[in-house]
Amino acid sequence: MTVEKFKGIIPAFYACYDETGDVSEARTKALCSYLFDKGVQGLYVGGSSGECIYQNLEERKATLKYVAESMKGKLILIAHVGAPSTRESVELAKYAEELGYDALSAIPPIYFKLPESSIYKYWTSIMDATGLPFIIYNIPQTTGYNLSLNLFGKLIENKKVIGVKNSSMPALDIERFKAAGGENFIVFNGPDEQYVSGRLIGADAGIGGTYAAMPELYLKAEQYVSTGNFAKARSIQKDINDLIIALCSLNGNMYSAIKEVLKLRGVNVGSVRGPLEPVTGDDLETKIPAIRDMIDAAIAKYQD
Ligand SMILES: CC(=O)N[C@@H]([C@@H](O)[C@H](O)[C@H](O)CO)[C@@H](O)CC(=O)C(=O)O
Repeated sequence: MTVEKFKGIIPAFYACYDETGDVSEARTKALCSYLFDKGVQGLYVGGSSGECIYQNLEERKATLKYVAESMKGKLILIAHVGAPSTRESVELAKYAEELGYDALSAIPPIYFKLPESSIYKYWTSIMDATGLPFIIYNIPQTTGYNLSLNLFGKLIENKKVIGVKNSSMPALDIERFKAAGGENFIVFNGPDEQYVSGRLIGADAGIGGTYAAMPELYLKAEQYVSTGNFAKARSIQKDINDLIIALCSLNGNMYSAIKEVLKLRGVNVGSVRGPLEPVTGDDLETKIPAIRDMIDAAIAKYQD
C-alpha cells in the first residue's frame, strides 16, 4: 500500500454544533465545503479538535456520516475512533469502514494508566476489526501516555499500521518514528507550532487543530518547505505561532476562539461543548476580530 495519498495538509475537523449545542448536519457539511475550497488534502475527523471526548457514540457516528456524505472521493478521510472502551472504538471503526473512510486512527486508552500490553491489545483490536489502514495517534499531553519506541516497533510489524500522528512536542520523536518506520511509512506532524521543523526532521505531512482556522497559511508553509524556500518557511511559521498564541490567550478555550474566528471568515460551526468554555465579553468583541485581521494580513504577506 502506498502512503502517497495521505501526504499534505490535513485539518483536524471541528465539532459542528447548532445553536442548541447539538451536532449539526448543515454546519458539518458547510465546514467540509469551506476546507475543500481552500485546497486541503484531507480531513481528520473526530479527534481532539472534534471534541470526541465530549460526544456520545451516536453523535460521533453522525459526524463521520455527514463528512463522508459530503467529501468521500474528494478528500482523504481519516476517522479517529479512539473511545473509552475497546467495544465502542471497534464499533466506530466498523462504521467508518462502511462509510468508506480511507484510514482509521486512535489515541491510546485513557483514564486508567494501563500497561503497554493493554495499549497494544487495544490498538490491535481496532485494527483487527476492519480492513482499513491504521494511523497510531501519540498525544501524551492529553492521554498521559508517550508512545515508546519499543511498543512502536511491535506495532509496525502489523502491515495495517501505515503511519503515526505524533503530537508530542520533541521534534526528535518525529525523527525517531520516521527512522524506525522507513520510507513507505507516514509520519504526521502534530504540533502546529512546529510544522516547519517537523517536516524538516522527518514528518511527511501534517494533521493539526489550528489548520482549519487558517488553512491558507499551512498550505503556503508546505509549499515553502517542499520547494526549499526555508527563509519564507521560517517566517510564515513565526506568523502562525503568533496567531496560535493569540488564539490561546483569550478567556475561552482555543477551539471556541477558533470557531468565533471562523464565523468571521464566513463559516458558522457554532460554539464548543462544556466543560470547554466559550470566548466572551471584550475578548469576543475586539480580540476575535483582531485575530481575524492578523490572519488576513498574514495571508496577504505570502502571496508568491
Ligand atoms: C495537544 C493538541 O491538542 N495538539 C493538536 C495541535 O494541532 C494543537 O492544537 C496545536 O499545535 C496548537 O497548540 C493536534 O495535534 C490535535 C489534533 O490534531 C486533533 O486530534 O484534533
